[in-house]
Amino acid sequence: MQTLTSPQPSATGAAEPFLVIDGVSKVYPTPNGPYPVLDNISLEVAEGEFICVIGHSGCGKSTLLDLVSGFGQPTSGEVRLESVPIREPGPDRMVVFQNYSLLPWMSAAENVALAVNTVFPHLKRNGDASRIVESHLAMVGLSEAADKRPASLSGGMKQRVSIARALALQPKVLILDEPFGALDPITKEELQEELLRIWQEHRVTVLMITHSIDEALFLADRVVMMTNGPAATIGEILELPFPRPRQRAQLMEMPEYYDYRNHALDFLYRRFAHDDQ
Ligand SMILES: Nc1ncnc2c1ncn2[C@@H]1O[C@H](COP(=O)(O)OP(=O)(O)OP(=O)(O)O)[C@@H](O)[C@H]1O
Repeated sequence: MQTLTSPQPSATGAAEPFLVIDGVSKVYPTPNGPYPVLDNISLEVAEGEFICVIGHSGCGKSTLLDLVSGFGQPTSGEVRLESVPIREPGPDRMVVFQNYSLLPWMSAAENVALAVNTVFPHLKRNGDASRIVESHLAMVGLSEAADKRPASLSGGMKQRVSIARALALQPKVLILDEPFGALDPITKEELQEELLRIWQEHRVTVLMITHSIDEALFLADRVVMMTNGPAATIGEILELPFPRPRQRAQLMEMPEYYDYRNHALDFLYRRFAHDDQ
């Protein structure tokens, strides 16, 4: 895939891709001894790419993306963004969780403003922060609901606020941990379409966990399919050839769509079926 900026030279002088997950393993200490979750995972992601990560519950998807967000550190290996090793969380890698994580006593606009003012304190003085908040709420279609608190917003609206808040910080990487998992099917499809539109406009690099093969096939450039844990790794990567911009109805009419869908189903439910399936 074409990168949007020139790759930075790595320590060895070779061109380094935008985001590099370089041989990472993760072992959690537990009362029963060390628990190896991830085993020697490597992945290179181009700037502006949309990656979906799929795998059975508990295989280590969140653990893997925690290593990119910086919430977790690998036991061995390294994750690098633009050649810089990730050692801690930062506003260049924003995470949107399934549970929205909004402060309930603040309005939608205040939730976004808090993040903007914390990360860009200098913007508050000249009024630019308010403009950023307004434009990002407008981007997700929530201008009218800016003054509402989370309790008066639907699940889909709350997730829109979370996405607006994340993108208002102009991250290089947007990390989505099953963002639409709690939404009804119609709202889910609406938000998938909005996410694609926003991604296409912002060209932010997206790493998204999903349990839905159809969601992954609709959104992603590549689908990373993980094996079961313990010591999970990347079993296979599907490179999707579907043209963009994508229309769901058109996609559903493509015979290749079902080839990829069946391939992913076979991976998850036959080759790497859970013991209880
Ligand atoms: N801090 C921790 N200490 C010990 N074990 C952990 C810790 N965090 C996660 N685990 C274990 O690591 C494994 C992977 O967890 P993780 O949340 O990364 O999986 P997942 O694929 O994202 O799961 P799901 O799809 O259910 O969200 C699980 O067995 C989990 O119980």
